[in-house]
Amino acid sequence: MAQYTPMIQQYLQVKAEAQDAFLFFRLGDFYEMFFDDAINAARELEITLTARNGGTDDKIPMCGVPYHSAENYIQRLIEKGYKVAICEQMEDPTVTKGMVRREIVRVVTPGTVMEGKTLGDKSNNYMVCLTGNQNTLALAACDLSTGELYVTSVPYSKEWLKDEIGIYEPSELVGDGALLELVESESSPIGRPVVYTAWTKSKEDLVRQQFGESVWARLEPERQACVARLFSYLSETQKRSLGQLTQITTYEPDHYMILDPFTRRNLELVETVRERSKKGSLLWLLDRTETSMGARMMRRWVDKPLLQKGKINERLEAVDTLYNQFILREDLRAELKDIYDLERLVGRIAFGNANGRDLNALKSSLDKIPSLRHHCAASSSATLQHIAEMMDDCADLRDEIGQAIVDEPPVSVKDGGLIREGYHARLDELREASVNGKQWIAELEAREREATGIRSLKIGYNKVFGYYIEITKSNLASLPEGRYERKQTLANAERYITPELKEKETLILEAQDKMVDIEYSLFAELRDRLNQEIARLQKLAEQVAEIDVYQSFAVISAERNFVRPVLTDGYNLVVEQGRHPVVEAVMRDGAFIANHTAMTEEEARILLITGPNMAGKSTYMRQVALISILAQIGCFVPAGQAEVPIMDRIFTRIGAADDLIGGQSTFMVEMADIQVMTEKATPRSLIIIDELGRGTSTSEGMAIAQSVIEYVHDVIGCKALVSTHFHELAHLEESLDKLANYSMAVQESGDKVNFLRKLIAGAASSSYGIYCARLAGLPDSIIERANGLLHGFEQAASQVAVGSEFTSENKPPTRQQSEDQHQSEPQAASRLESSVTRENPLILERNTSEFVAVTETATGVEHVSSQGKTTEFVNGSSAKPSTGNRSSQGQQEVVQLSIFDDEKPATVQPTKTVMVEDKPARELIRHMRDIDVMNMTPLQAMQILNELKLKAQQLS
Ligand SMILES: Nc1ncnc2c1ncn2[C@@H]1O[C@H](COP(=O)(O)OP(=O)(O)OP(=O)(O)O)[C@@H](O)[C@H]1O
Repeated sequence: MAQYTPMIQQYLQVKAEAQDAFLFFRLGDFYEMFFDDAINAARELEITLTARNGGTDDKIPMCGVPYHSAENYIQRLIEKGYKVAICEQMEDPTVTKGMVRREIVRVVTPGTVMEGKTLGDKSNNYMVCLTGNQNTLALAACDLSTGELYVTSVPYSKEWLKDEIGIYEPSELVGDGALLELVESESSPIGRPVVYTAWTKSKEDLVRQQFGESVWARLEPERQACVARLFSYLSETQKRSLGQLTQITTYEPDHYMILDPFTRRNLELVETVRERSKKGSLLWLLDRTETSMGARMMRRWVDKPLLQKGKINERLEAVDTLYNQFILREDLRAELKDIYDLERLVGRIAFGNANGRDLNALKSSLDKIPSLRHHCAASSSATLQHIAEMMDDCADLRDEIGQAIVDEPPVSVKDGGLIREGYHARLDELREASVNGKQWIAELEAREREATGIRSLKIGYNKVFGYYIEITKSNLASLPEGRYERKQTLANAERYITPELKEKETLILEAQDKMVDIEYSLFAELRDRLNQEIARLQKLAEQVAEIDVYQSFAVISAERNFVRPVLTDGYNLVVEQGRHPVVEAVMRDGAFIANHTAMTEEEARILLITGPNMAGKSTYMRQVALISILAQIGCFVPAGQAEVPIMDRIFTRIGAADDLIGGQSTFMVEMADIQVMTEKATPRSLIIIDELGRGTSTSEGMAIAQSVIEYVHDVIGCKALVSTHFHELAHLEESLDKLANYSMAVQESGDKVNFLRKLIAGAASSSYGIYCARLAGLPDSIIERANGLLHGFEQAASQVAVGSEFTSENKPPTRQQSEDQHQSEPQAASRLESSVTRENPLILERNTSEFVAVTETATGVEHVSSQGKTTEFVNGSSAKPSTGNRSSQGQQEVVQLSIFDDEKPATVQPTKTVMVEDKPARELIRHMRDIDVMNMTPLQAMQILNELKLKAQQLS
């Protein structure tokens, strides 16, 4: 090192303290970078790389940025996932002999930025600290910009770690190297860069000092260790007090619904799967908050749905009141609209970079609090009243700011002009002196013009010469010799001074200097004083945020016709007219088809949904999950009526292309997720599996799908929605008594398929894959060939079936069939009988070429014709069964076949409607007329209708 110049030596010493950061080394008006830092920064920031002599033979690479625009460069490096250490001159170079002392004053890291656009207005910027061992894990998450600090711990679980990190989406992780490696290896390469720093040092004392001994003592040892580790990192990088961290919020993970990162992504809770944008997510739909802290709180709520019914109901109660009281809602919104980001303002106060404008923003926000509180207190909501009672409106702080700071202060706090008149006696005196001085100068100007007769004589000021009298060259002749002392000659004017003028100047400038000093110290005093009250302001910010979230829930609920869900202690989930909130919102009004859901202990808690691609299966399954989540975050739900149990966890396994980006095979990922699911799901969980087993060969896929479904049914016993392309799995309904087949109705007309988006009971019998391929625009030759192949496969399958050891349809045996083949038929029949009611009708068949989808409601039969029409038949339970009831609709003949069986112990109302357009189909009607429906069991009816289907195929 000896060979380097003293400056480079100093640089290298400082750089040794910040190996993992770009070192911005202050030299005069620039921050310079040297060596590799310079090369890398020049590349990342696209600035010119130069070189300088550093005492050695080789020149040293160097680049630099002006100090006044450094902020922007620092921000760019942070956004790219780097750290920046800022090294300042600690002494005044004009009065220092030799090298000025330089020190790192702060290391800016992605998790500790305090300003700039890296901090999204409405989102948090967390840094997370992980500590632990094979038995326990602890996690502390901190947002320095808002002053939030959370800590929790759990028995060691890799899955939990992934889930929890997924919620905070930290920009920076510190802590145990091994844990960080684990997180890094599992994290998706997409998204913003994350900085990992293995950190072993710990600062227990600091935490105890900051939060007090009693808070410290209440923390479990593993949480203490985690917070102490985080604080050590923060204090070493920030090198200042962290006054904005006023409380440690501890939480138990099992107090919230668990949503793994995959599920959160699939359900598009906070961002969409494809664009990873907030727009199009559930949060985007719900977020009608007026304040940034409200928006952040809403995100936290969406991330962590509650499990305690009481707490959820408290939230729902507030939303209910605001839902029903438009004026109150609007009043609150009007107040909230003018409240600034209190959390970030407070963060800036603590950090020491708040200016006069920030304090005024704080004051004008505080101005809104009394009436916000009043509206809440006067509302009929107990939850809002409670918030009002607990609210400290911080009027004293508001008044202090109001008395001190002028209405429109400048950005800088060091140039004066920000303290109000009457706030400080000495400042007022100085101001008066300065004003008087200036007035004296104005009078002098008038007097001298008069005395000299030079009308253009003026008194000016500049920083170098101070005040001067200026006379243009053309008037010099009129100036009496020796009247003033010459100071400066310009091209067309002379500048003069007088002893009197200089005397006044000294007075004025002294007063101004003093004023600026006094103003700054008064400002700093006020900022420090506010700093002492940060905890109060943070509490208030939280209350404001909460009110904001309630009004936002109420606004969206009212606008989109949501209803208040009823939370039950039981397990049944019953939703009438449920909708997918986001899909519905982006469609034109009324285009979304609502669907019922009944997942009950008495009937079926597993719905096996078949139906072609594009039919709406995924949308339906997601909608059920979203309704549960909405209910548990305390929002109304998109339904006509909803009774929901508390879910402890939602698993989704939805075949997604983006796993491929992660480098893992979809099938392996699916199996790994299913493994986690089998381990963690409880009867209180909801499992959603889309296209189970599709990543492997058909027979293996089907085998795995069946055994997984059986496991969920028999061992886990939770609610599940499973969609599959394997229609063959429909037979499971016969062996699993809590499983029911459903399908998404489609309507075929000619060679077209119309998606009705209606969930109907019973399995679909075709997946229309080739049809979808055609919709997607595949060449005709491929489509024709596929049709030909399909035909061949089907024929081959039916031949193999003859004489096979399986059933006549060559499907794998059900579990019960394997155990006891004889039992399956009667069981299936009784299951069918008990599950079909008037409210929950059975659609027997849906697959002839002119087929029409039918659902039955309490008031009659809804059927959808090939023309897309819906007709209602009032169809009371005593109505006579009708067979081949013909009517005429234009050129079409409509034949409706209804099979009723009111006399039987279980009411069964299968219904079949057939649209008849051509001659062969008329043959079918003739056939149908021969059926004696009066004496049929449901199973017989099903068989008959299957025969009808065959007949129809033969005829067409
Ligand atoms: N209930 C509904 N009402 C109106 N439109 C719907 C409804 N459900 C789904 N859709 C529309 O249908 C499209 C396809 O839905 P979805 O992706 O759920 O089908 P899918 O059966 O899961 O298909 P795939 O098997 O190909 O994933 C959606 O993009 C949506 O626009």
